[in-house]
Amino acid sequence: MKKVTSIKEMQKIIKGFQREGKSIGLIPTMGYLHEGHLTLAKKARSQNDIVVMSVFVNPLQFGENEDLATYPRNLERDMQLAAEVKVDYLFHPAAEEMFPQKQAITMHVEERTERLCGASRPGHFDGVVVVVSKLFNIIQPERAYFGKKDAQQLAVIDLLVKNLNFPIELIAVDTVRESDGLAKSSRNVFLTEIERKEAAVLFESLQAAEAIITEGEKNTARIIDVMKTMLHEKTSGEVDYIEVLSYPELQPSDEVNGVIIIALAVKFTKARLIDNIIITA
Ligand SMILES: Nc1ncnc2c1ncn2[C@@H]1O[C@H](COP(=O)(O)OP(=O)(O)OP(=O)(O)O)[C@@H](O)[C@H]1O
Ligand SMILES: CC(C)(CO)[C@@H](O)C(=O)[O-]
Ligand code: BAL
Repeated sequence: MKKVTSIKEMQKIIKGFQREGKSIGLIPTMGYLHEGHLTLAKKARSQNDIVVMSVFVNPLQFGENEDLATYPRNLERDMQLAAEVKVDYLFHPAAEEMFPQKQAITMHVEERTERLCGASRPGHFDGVVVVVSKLFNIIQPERAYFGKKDAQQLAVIDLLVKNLNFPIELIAVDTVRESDGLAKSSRNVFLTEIERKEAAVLFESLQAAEAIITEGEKNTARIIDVMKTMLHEKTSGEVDYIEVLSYPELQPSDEVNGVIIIALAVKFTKARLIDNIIITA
């Protein structure tokens, strides 16, 4: 596996593969790799001639009081793990390489961002679509791989691809979980021992919501109440949001019907965790 830090060099390499008619798969990440990222990479490996993984902690998608400075990083370990799943290129530009001057062009996503992380992290998805557009332009992949753990991100990038006509197939990959159900996330490393044990209730509350919907509950407020009670009883974390919305449109409704997302965000001492399930009600 080769590490590339220069955009120009990456573009030259990509051009060469395009001339040879090779298909390219891209896995955009912020690094500190875990089994979730590696599952995306394995899927990409099985579907493409060339696999590129980007590791870039994008400053544009962090709010002023968020964890940009402390976001976990370990490039040596990332390179080892990416090589093990046969990634061909690890694209790791410095922030100054991606954004050499103040970004003169901004993007704003009008739909699918009013709720969930779009509401609690204002400007987050505007920053995500800028960096993802840059990565799509540099790597020009045939396929790009994203995790369903970040389901709102997936819905927004789906809009990006359709609205800006990127000739890219989005591949959505199921959330990879720890044995107690906690979604794997780079930020899990910030949980205290007690918080880590409590954090299993995030997925348990999603499963409880699914169970009562399967038994016939349709009322959105009652579903949210059940989850809220469980989370209050079983964790010291502060609930940021619990929402039940249509997917991928992310619209609220008093009664659940059709394809829905049940999503939550919980703030622990040093980590804000998100999780969701997408089901048909
Ligand atoms: N548990 C997981 N299962 C499947 N995909 C995942 C999982 N965790 C992250 N991904 C996906 O990996 C890609 C890169 O995500 P990112 O580097 O932000 O990792 P992360 O673990 O989500 O970190 P964070 O702590 O920021 O939530 C995204 O498409 C994301 O949805
Ligand atoms: C897609 C992404 C790499 C853009 O910075 C990031 O939001 C992430 O890791 O999910
Ligand atoms: N995977 C989400 C990236 C972020 O939290 O900024």
